[in-house]
Amino acid sequence: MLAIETKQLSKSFWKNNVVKKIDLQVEKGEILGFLGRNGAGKSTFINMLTGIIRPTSGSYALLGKQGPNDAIKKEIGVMPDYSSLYGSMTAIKHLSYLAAVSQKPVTRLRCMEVLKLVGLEEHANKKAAKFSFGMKKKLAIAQAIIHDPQLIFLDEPTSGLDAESVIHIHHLIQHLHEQGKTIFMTSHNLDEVEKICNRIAIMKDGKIKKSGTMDELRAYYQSTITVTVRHSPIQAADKSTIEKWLAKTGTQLEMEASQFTIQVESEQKIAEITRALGTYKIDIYRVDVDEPSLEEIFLEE
Ligand SMILES: Nc1ncnc2c1ncn2[C@@H]1O[C@H](COP(=O)(O)OP(=O)(O)OP(=O)(O)O)[C@@H](O)[C@H]1O
Repeated sequence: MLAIETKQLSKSFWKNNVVKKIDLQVEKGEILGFLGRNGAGKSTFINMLTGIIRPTSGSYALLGKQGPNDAIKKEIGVMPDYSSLYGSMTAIKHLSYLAAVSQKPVTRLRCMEVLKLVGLEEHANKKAAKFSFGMKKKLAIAQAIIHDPQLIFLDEPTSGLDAESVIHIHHLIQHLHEQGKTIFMTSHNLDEVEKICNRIAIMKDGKIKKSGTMDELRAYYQSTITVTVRHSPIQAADKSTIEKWLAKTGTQLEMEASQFTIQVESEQKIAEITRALGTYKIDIYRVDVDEPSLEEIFLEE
């Protein structure tokens, strides 16, 4: 089942076409990383899905229901802008208030459970005005998940957090994923997206330039994998045959006495190489793989 499906979804502000006929599908249970440079149109796209602004044209469905639709609101969690928190309200009050607005009232126990999930359990009764930036951010994440929604939109969930909090939030996202929730998250941290997202969509100038898994993106951008293999000595009689075979299997081959480096186009080739060395009774001590990062792929766009 699709958690999100947009068809030709578009938004213009006056004559400025900010989101241009986007067709995007997100499967239920996926963590989608939504990337794009500043001004690419990400927030505008998300704001249409979360019902904050109306599309100029096109359509979208969330969890199988056409939007905008009040009935799906309770199944959707949106991380509010941290600046929209009420200074005089405690953390726990924020959560019970927001859950009531989402038409899914929650118990105090549930509020405490969620505050624990985001690492704020010790600050449940503290007013938001006394919160640091990172604490506000965590409270905003708590607000997105308090009513146990199926589809969760997280806008830059970890930006500005300290390293320990980032790890904590990554675990939380993984935990939500294991519960079968769909997560649509934006981030400017490409390492983070590469690490925790199942699929990635790259937006540029109001269009989705490419979407897919990391492997699909690598294949699309025809990026190669650099492999370094450390091995036992090669028999002098086999050396030339092996070298010729490797040169056909990949590119940029550099051979030394006990290791070689080669560029290959897929993981399958790595398996072929290790199998082939085995037939010559060569032991493999170590295989180091250097794949292009999402950052390198992103910068190609
Ligand atoms: N309400 C609005 N009225 C007019 N123009 C707008 C409005 N909202 C967004 N825009 C314009 O749409 C473009 C895309 O903005 P948007 O905030 O969607 O980008 P973004 O990808 O989320 O950027 P960032 O990563 O900086 O948050 C920008 O040029 C912005 O000025």
